[in-house]
Amino acid sequence: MKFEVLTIFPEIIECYIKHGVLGKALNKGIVEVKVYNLRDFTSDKHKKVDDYPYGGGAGMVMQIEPFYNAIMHLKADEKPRKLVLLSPQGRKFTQKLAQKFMEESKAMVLICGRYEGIDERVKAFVDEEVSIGDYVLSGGELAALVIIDSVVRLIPGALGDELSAVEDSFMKGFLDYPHYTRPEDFKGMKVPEVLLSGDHKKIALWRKRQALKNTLKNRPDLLKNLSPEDMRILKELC
Ligand SMILES: N#Cc1c(-c2ccc3ccn(Cc4ccccn4)c3c2)n[nH]c1N
Repeated sequence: MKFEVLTIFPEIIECYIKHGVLGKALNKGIVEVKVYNLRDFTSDKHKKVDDYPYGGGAGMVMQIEPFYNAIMHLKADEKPRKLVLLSPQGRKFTQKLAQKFMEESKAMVLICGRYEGIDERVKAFVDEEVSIGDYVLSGGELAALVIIDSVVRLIPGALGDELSAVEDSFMKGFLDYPHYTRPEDFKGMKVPEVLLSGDHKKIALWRKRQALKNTLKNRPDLLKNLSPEDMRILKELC
């Protein structure tokens, strides 16, 4: 899968993608990430990318021309790609949308603005407008990295098998269970006995109860379409 990122801060993307799961996926050739500096698609000597908003108001707005020139440059190879604009006004990004992107797109262009946003006319050239959450960031780059990271984790072969279950439980509609590792006793804080028991059935049930308990406490909105068994466990918790 190929990601092309348009930004005025390429170093934000370039620094992050070298590490962790993404770094490994890049080295395996499962993923390719190309970053384009929007300033390279300007036509003035100062490489200007923003201007004052029509109608007045605080802050600056990013001009359409660099985005247009960059998008036309990418489209010149006539290969299919999904163009995604990161924006506070976008549709909510979820694990389900990450799965959809992974399944449907061989290449994605992630368009990152800054300042108070970008000229509305850029949206005529994109396929999706996406937001990663109900809070205001300073630009689209962190959101682009969230999307790249979550989509790459879903690509077969990108993760070791032991990690893929994490996304699976989330997809089933509840949060993850608690994790513990050595030492067994840290300043009197002990690992739950059941995890030391070796009884895999008991451990699985404990983990499911804990996952449902955490979900009930922090994200009750996720508790939909539970299996009858999960519903039974949940009722015990209430
Ligand atoms: N995805 C996502 C985002 C963003 C986001 C994305 C792109 C830009 C380009 C500029 N800004 C700053 C800004 C500040 C104030 C009002 C408008 N825009 C962005 C913010 N904020 N929160 C999210 N979940």
